[in-house]
Amino acid sequence: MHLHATSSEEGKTAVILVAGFLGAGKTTLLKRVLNWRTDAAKTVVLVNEFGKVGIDGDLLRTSGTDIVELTSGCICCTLSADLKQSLMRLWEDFEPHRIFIEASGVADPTTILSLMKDPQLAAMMHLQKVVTVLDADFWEARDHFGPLFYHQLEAAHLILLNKIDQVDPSRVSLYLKEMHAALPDCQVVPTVHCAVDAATLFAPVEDATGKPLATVVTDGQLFEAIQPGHLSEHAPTMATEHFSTFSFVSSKAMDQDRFHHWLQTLPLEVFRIKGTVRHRDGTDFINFVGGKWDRYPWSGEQTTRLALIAWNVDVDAIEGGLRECLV
Ligand SMILES: Nc1nc2c(ncn2[C@@H]2O[C@H](COP(=O)(O)OP(=O)(O)OP(=O)(O)O)[C@@H](O)[C@H]2O)c(=O)[nH]1
Repeated sequence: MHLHATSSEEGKTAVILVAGFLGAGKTTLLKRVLNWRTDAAKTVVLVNEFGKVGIDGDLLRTSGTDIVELTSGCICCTLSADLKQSLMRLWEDFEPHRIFIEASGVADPTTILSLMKDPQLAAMMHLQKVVTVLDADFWEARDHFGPLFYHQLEAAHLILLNKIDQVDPSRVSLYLKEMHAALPDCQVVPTVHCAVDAATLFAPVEDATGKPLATVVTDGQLFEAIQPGHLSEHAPTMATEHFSTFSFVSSKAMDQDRFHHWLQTLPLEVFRIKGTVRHRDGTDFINFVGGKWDRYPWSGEQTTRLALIAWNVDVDAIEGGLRECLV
């Protein structure tokens, strides 16, 4: 399939798929883009969260852009029919010029790209670009990541090598060289907080021959320790066997010190936590990715509402630990 614009694509809604592993910075990118006033008009964002508690929608909604959320599953598998219906519905409701799809961090873009070839969808919209956000810290560990991780990179036309502020500068140029060698058709832009410019983000895919949407499937081993191939076998396997996504909701306040201690002593398998934490003096939004976290004051609903993603953990114990932080 060729991606450079053809006359048959003129007048159709342009779709940009934003992919990337858990916590890489997809929402950060979208928040940035939706602040570009010129682009906000006639733009709709479709956000997919693997867990039941939709968090990203709340973060993006402040931009004034129309946001559609798909939660409790992954659009690359259990929710792929929903994705098609949602895309068709939002095309009819909003007549957007552009749709951003924020895939869940565990979504395989190759299946979403196949869906985009559906004749009904293809009559309304065309895939303009796949943008994958990559946490620079993860490049070096790439061989421990599985097919999903590679698919997210290989499907990309543009990769934002993000969070370079957390990596030794001397490593960044090495990573860029390695990435250019491994992914020669792909544009790679190093970023902090996904600070890419509009010209780069929206630049046409220039390869005159067109880049295949999905290329070679490599044999990376991310998650093999967790369950071989499970991510390509879709969410039910993950959810029911080793991969857990769960939420914690409470209107009671948390003790800040206890919660801080709880975060610091979490097992490594608790990879991603995001949402709001109510404490005695207010509420914070917390973003935890692979042992690192940040927080900022939250002026929205004053409650604790967390989405968590973990592997091989005793969910009851994790939830019990959170309950002990309540006052
Ligand atoms: N230090 C640093 N933090 C960043 C950067 N980009 C994003 N973050 C932080 O990384 C965390 C996760 O960012 P998100 O944008 O929520 O990541 P995501 O890919 O949308 O996450 P999921 O949808 O849960 O997979 C947030 O705390 C961001 O502020 C960066 O360049 N440097």
